[in-house]
Amino acid sequence: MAISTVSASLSVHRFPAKSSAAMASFFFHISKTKTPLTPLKINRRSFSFASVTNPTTGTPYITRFQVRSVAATAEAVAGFDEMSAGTQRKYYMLGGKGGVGKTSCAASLAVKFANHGHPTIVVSTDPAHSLSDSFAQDLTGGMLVPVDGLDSPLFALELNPEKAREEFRSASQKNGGTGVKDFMDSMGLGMLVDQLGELKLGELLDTPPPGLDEALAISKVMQFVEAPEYSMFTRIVFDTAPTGHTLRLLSLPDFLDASIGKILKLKQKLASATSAIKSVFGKEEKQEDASDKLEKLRERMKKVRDLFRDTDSTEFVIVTIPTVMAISESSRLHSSLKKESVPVKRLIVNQVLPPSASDCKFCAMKRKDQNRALEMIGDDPELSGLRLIKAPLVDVEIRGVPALKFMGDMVWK
Ligand SMILES: Nc1ncnc2c1ncn2[C@@H]1O[C@H](COP(=O)(O)OP(=O)(O)OP(=O)(O)O)[C@@H](O)[C@H]1O
Repeated sequence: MAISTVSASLSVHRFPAKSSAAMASFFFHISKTKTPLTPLKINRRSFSFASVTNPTTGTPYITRFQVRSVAATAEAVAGFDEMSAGTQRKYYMLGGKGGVGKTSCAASLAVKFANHGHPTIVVSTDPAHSLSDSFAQDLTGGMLVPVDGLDSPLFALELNPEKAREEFRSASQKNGGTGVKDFMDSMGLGMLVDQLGELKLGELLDTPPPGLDEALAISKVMQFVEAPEYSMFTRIVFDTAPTGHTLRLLSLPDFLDASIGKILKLKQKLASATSAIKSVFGKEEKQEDASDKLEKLRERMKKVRDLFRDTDSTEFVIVTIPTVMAISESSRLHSSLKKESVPVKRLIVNQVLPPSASDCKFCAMKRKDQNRALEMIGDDPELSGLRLIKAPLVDVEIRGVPALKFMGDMVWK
């Protein structure tokens, strides 16, 4: 897709106050500008936001996106209206145990944002991707794909974590991995080799720590959404990897930051050691390029860490199911997220049995179990303070935009 002549402008329309809440509507216009923007490749199809048609169905997108903003009291802050209010960009990360419904919740939230006028991107950084299945559309190309069947722009992306890891490997190996080690060995700089040992870099490269893939994937997303061409996207929803990965991801940026910092320091020492060394660095330009790459990687990691902790723009939503095991894990997850200063406000308990007048024996047992797990939430110091969202177990597979819209209307109120 090429976005070559488009920019976004914003105008605000105030509505009379309704009861206690002041209502405002923001109309988001996509208008032509004389300033050309870099063409973007989005799923190899040509797309202009000025013409605003869905490239797959040929149906026009609405060109005025309405975003409802509610000036709410503190207790009302946690509903969907609050999530949808304003045109400042917000990031939502949905995480929890494997198979609890993270992808369905993330995809349904993205659909709801888009239907409320937010140009939205939904990204999967879960190595076990199911976003394509959820949207019933192939999203595996590593590029943004317009989601079919919506009147507002919603783009989806499944990132290939393997690819991101390979990029890291090649950048690191050039900069501080075997390349530097061999070089230092050959120069007899034993004391620096000792220092290298401390970095455990070989270990890092051979068996990348869990969370690295996802941190790299998220940093990749950050890289492109920060480009001016993407400034129109006001909501970015992440379908994250299961709990363990997320937690490791949070401590990873600090670890990488320290390791990469040490590598770069070592390189500086080496570069200035002797003129002989400098002459060996004959390919100085190439070395510097590689150092730049590693330095950029470090900056990207810092951005991921900062993004996760930014209370103004980011919220981590915990998704769970009503079983004792899942609730216990969610409690531990929230405790860890708190320690890492990651903002959490909501807990989705998915797949709750809907009310029924005539339970079979199996359903009655199941309901009893679920009620016990749900009661745990109220007594849990980690979870009781969160806004509890119960999402019913439905009898159809949640697949495709109409099903996701249906789910979104049940979950995100
Ligand atoms: N409320 C629900 N009612 C019925 N089925 C549901 C519900 N929520 C999710 N599902 C189904 O459960 C399955 C797993 O959901 P989903 O892929 O969203 O979970 P996940 O947590 O992202 O899994 P993974 O960790 O494997 O990526 C899917 O088949 C989905 O359609």
